[in-house]
Amino acid sequence: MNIVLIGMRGAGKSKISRRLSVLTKRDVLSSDLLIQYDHDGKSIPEIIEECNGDWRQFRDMEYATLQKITALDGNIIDCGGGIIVDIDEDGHEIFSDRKINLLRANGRIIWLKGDIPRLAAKVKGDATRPSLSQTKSAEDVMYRRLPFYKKAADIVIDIEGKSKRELVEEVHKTIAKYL
Ligand SMILES: Nc1ncnc2c1ncn2[C@@H]1O[C@H](COP(=O)(O)OP(=O)(O)OP(=O)(O)O)[C@@H](O)[C@H]1O
Ligand SMILES: O=C(O)C1=C[C@@H](O)[C@@H](O)[C@H](O)C1
Ligand SMILES: [Mg+2]
Repeated sequence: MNIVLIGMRGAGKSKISRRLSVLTKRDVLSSDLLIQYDHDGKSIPEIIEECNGDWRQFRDMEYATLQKITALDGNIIDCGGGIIVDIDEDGHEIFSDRKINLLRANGRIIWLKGDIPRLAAKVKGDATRPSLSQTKSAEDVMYRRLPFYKKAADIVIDIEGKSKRELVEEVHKTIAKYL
């Protein structure tokens, strides 16, 4: 069984995964990092630039990466913020059945749920997180994604008002029965 962390940008998936790894003695597989590994260490913004800003290509890379990640068992999977989406013919984000089905097959999906205005403000202007839309604000993108996280999640953990230590303890307690 894998433990899968999903959530909006800046929710703390990568940070919490690393701390959980120490507590559970499990390894972390990060979809973002493995995509960078497959692209000779380029940053995510550089990879997006190479795709001429076409997020569909990035979503396909996530799918291909998850196929490899989910072939393994017993790990913590740190997902990119957009793992729950694919892009339709009109360029709109839609729920990604293919990626979530892969994650569900041998994993428990935990959604680190945060306050959208707070997270949008936090990630605004962070150059390591490329803009998702020319027309929509980060906040609008997050609101549109909200039902997708809800649909994907087996377990929801509210991150607001909790220190990193408290949050890690809560997630650790929650996943204990799957370890
Ligand atoms: N509970 C928390 N309280 C305070 N700061 C936090 C908490 N969780 C994470 N952070 C901080 O928020 C920042 C973003 O966290 P992190 O990079 O882990 O987000 P992420 O969910 O992996 O985002 P992305 O989807 O962009 O990969 C980090 O600087 C981290 O230290
Ligand atoms: O929210 C998103 O769509 C993204 C989040 C990051 O983790 C990266 O996967 C990338 O910047 C896309
Ligand atoms: Mg991350």
